[in-house]
Amino acid sequence: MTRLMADADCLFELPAVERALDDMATRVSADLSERLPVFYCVMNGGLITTGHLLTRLGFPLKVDYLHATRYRSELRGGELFWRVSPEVPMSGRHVVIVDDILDEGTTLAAIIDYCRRAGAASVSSAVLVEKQHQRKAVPGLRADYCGLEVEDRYVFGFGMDYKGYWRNAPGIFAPRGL
Ligand SMILES: O=P(O)(O)OC[C@H]1O[C@H](OP(=O)(O)OP(=O)(O)O)[C@H](O)[C@@H]1O
Ligand SMILES: Nc1nc2[nH]cnc2c(=O)[nH]1
Repeated sequence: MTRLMADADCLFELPAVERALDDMATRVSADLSERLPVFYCVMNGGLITTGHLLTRLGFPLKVDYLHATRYRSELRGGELFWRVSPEVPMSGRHVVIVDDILDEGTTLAAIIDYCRRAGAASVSSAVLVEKQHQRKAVPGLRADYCGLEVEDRYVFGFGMDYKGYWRNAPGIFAPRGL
């Protein structure tokens, strides 16, 4: 794993990630600062993006988390498995789902569906990274607030893992050759 990191391609260094988060925060604030929104972090990957995004927001909000996973340390996604459902009620609230990456979008689409069924007044999504390809679960699916676009490679860092490791990597990386 040490070698993997040393050999990895850096797609975005930390300053670029910070700028993307600043920009996301500006857009989220413009839309939601008067709405007492509730932010739901999608664990595990969304942890770091949620922390960095929320500390840039200067208005009252609530935070909760949910845990839905379909990769589980694998490089290919499987069936979505809900490990933890959210606790803070969504009914009548302006909900923002925060995650690290929108790849095929199966995870985000299922979570948005869950929030709508739970009676959220509005549901929006914020992801640090969107992967560019034509395999979206729902054609044309995009996050409402996206920080960076990445090419169609398996990426890690800033919350995203490589086989369970390197969520702590300070930037966005791709293993060489993958
Ligand atoms: O757009 P998709 O193809 O559905 O993939 C995106 C999801 O995959 C990752 O989660 P993962 O299932 O790996 O769980 P984790 O957050 O615990 O790493 C990531 O954090 C997103 O939630
Ligand atoms: N770490 C990581 N998780 C993902 N989940 C969906 N796509 C990816 C990816 O490229 N990297």
